[in-house]
Amino acid sequence: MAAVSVFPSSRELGPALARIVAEAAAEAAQGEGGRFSLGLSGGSLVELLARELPPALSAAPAAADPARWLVAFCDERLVPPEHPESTCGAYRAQLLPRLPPPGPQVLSVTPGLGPAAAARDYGEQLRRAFPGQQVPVFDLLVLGVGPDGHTCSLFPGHPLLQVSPPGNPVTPPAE
Ligand SMILES: O=C(O)[C@H](O)[C@@H](O)[C@H](O)[C@H](O)COP(=O)(O)O
Repeated sequence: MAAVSVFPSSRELGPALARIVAEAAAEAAQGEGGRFSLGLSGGSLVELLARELPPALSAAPAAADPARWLVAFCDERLVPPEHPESTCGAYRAQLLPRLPPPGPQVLSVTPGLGPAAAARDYGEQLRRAFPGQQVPVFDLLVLGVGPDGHTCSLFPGHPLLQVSPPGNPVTPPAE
């Protein structure tokens, strides 16, 4: 059953969320391969994790070591990493330097490609990172939600929601 926790503000949410990430990392490290795959949203989450995750990791078991992490971004834009809208760039500037070296493996959009080539390239990176999985299954996704319910840059009612990868047509639910 899903558990829902509500916090009065990001001040209370931050440490609890960072603990959840550290615990999930330690647990995943016990599994096959010992890797922890983590998908992150941008927005206000970047600053929150940059503040709260390093201390939570200091208090966590050694298994939570970020050197065993694979980090990817759930709402990336097709912009260079130095662009203010780049989720990867924001994490590279704010969180990654605060993690113990060498830090996680990071999956990111290859700068300089057009949309179709960037999508193909990123799909290839995912296939290499998750061999044998048709749809990559991350150990943990930490997603922000906008006021209109959008997440992962998927906006309610937007035509892009009807687009699916080749071989996976969008079909209405059975019921
Ligand atoms: O492209 C997106 O879908 C957004 O970046 C999304 O991932 C973000 O998490 C929410 O918009 C909440 O943003 P805030 O945390 O800044 O409120």
